[in-house]
Amino acid sequence: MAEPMILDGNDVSKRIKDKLALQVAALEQKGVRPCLATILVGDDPASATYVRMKGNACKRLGIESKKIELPKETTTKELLAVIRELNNDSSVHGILLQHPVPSQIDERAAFDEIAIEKDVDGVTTLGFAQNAFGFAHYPSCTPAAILAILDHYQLPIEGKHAVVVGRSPILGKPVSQMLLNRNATVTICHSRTENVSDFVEKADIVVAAVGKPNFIQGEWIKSGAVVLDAGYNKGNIGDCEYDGCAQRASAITPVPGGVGPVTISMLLKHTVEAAERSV
Ligand SMILES: Nc1nc(=O)c2c([nH]1)NC[C@@H]1CN(c3ccc(C(=O)N[C@@H](CCC(=O)O)C(=O)O)cc3)C=[N+]21
Repeated sequence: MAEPMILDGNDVSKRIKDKLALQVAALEQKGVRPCLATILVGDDPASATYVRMKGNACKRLGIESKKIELPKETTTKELLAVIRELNNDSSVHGILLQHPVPSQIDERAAFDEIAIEKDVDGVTTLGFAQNAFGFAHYPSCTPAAILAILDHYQLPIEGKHAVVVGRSPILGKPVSQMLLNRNATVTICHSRTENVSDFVEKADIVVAAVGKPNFIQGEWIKSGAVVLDAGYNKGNIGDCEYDGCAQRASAITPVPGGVGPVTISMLLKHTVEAAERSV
């Protein structure tokens, strides 16, 4: 097999941000500065790093970032109160609650407290349902990034067999729905699936959203398949065994430099769009 096309997330991300800079400038003319509130509960260092990256990306584009850090003992009730306050703050256009939250918190209740017009991360039940129907303003960011990469490289989706490995509420499930809405035939594999490789072997498009380093083996990949690795394991290791998968794939996202940077750009894009809708 020839060398695969490397799907360059840094490049896709840069193009998205270049467009956004113009939108931010236009908003400034109207006296509006987009603002994203990020909420980090607890002191998980990896989560803190991601939230910091999101804040920095905002600043570079002229988007305000309002950082809220809460102690790891925070109760659901306290977190809901913080979210409600942000919902009522007209200077805030988007709210991101970093997942995962400590186990004593009802994460679903917290996500669902976010006002739909500020749910730029696509985590609410309503946002999820809108995404399933195909008319969400703000689909969740990693799924949106995966679709943006496929579209940027004009990789066909319609009629293709997409196998999504993982079914989490902000990644595997919503990306499955988005691929289905684009007329892919979608198979979802998960932790209880017997013989995951039997399914991956049939895939034209593989989306890895498992959270296990190097889980998807090169031998599982059908020759010419497109591989999107949304894994973000410790040490910047993806869910796909890269070298093996790259030998068979026609196109593949690296980790780092693939889905991750585009995820952040999607968050910025949704925040700018939320600010635009607020005027
Ligand atoms: N409510 C919520 N929404 C999220 O979107 C969300 C979340 N919670 N929790 C955690 C995951 C993870 N995530 C990443 C975003 C960017 C990179 C990223 O840009 N990674 C760089 C490398 C990062 C580095 O250099 O350390 C890359 O892949 O090139 C990775 C992971 C968003 N998440």
